[in-house]
Amino acid sequence: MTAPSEAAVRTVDLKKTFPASGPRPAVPAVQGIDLDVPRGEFFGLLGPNGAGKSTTIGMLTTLVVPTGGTARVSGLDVVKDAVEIKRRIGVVSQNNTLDSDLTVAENLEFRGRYFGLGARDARKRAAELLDLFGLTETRGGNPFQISGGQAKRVMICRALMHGPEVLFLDEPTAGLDPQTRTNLWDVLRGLQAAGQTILLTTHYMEEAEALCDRVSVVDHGRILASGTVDELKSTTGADTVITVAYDAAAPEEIKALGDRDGISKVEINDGQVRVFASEPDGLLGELVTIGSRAGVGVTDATQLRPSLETVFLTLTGRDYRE
Ligand SMILES: Nc1ncnc2c1ncn2[C@@H]1O[C@H](COP(=O)(O)OP(=O)(O)OP(=O)(O)O)[C@@H](O)[C@H]1O
Repeated sequence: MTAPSEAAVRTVDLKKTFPASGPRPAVPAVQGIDLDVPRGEFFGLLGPNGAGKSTTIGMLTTLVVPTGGTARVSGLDVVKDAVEIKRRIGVVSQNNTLDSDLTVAENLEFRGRYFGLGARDARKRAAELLDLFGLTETRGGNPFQISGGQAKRVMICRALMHGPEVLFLDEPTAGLDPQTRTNLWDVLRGLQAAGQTILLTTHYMEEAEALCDRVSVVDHGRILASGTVDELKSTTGADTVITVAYDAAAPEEIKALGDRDGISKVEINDGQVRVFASEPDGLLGELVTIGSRAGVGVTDATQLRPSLETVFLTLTGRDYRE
C-alpha cells in the first residue's frame, strides 16, 4: 500500500509533445506541468477545449507516454510502473467505452474478474455499486440503451470495481443536461466523502467551483494558477470585469478611468473596452454615457462578478468562452 505521506498524484515539469505527422507540425500539448494532489482531495484541472487536460490525464493514467518531466501516481512512476499503476487507479473517459456485447452488470463483473475478484465477489461488488448509484434497474440492460447520465454512472461503477486509490474522470459531465449533471455531482461528492481521491478535468467553471477542493487553471499546456477557488478569486480575479463593445473606436475619455480609485485596469482594444474594478457600481452606465456623448453606441455589454471566469480573464486577457 501507499505510505500515508505519499501524494496521490505528483508531477514535475511534465511534458508531452505529439510528433509532427505529414504536413501537421508537432503539437506541444503539455508544456511543463507541476501538480501535487494529496490523498483524499478532489482536484480539478480546469481549462478550455484543447488546453491539454486530456493529454495530462492520459499521461497520469499511463495511456500517453510523456516526452519530458516526471509523474508519480500513488508513489509509482507512470512510465516505469505503468502496470502496477493500472491496478491502483480507476479511469472514466469522455466517451462511452462500455462493452455493448455485455449487460450493464456484466460490464462491471467482467472488470472485477479482470482485476482478480472471484465470480461471486465480482457479482456481489457489482450489485452493491449498482445499488449505491441507483442503477439496479438497469443491471440487465444494454449499456447503450440507457441514458447518457446512467451510462456515465455505470462507467464510474466499473472504474470503482477494484477499489482504486485514485479515480480519474475526464470531463465527466460533458454533454449531459443540467439536471443529470447536478445528480452526478452529488454522486461524486458522496464518493469523496467516503474517502475517494478524485482528479477530474473539466471545461465547466461551475463544475470546478461546485466540486473541487483545489483547482489548477490550464491553458495552452501550462498551469496559469493553482489553489482553492476562493484563493484564486481573491488573488487573481478579485475584480468585477465589465466588457463593453462600441460600434466604433472607443472614446478617448475612457483611458482616464484607469486612474480612478476602485479601478485597477482598463484595456482598450479598438471598439472593445474592458474595465477591472473593485468598485463597479454605476460603471456600466457611465461607459454607456461616455459613448453616447462621443456619438458611439454600445452593441454589447457584460458584467462579470469575481468568479473563475474573471480569474481566467485576468490571467490570459481572453474571455473564457472566446
Ligand atoms: N494524438 C494526438 N496527436 C496530435 N495532437 C494531439 C493528440 N491528442 C491531442 N492533441 C492536441 O493536443 C492539444 C491538447 O489536447 P487535449 O485533448 O489534451 O486538450 P483538452 O484540454 O483535453 O481539450 P478537450 O476537452 O477538447 O479534449 C490539442 O491541440 C490537440 O489537438
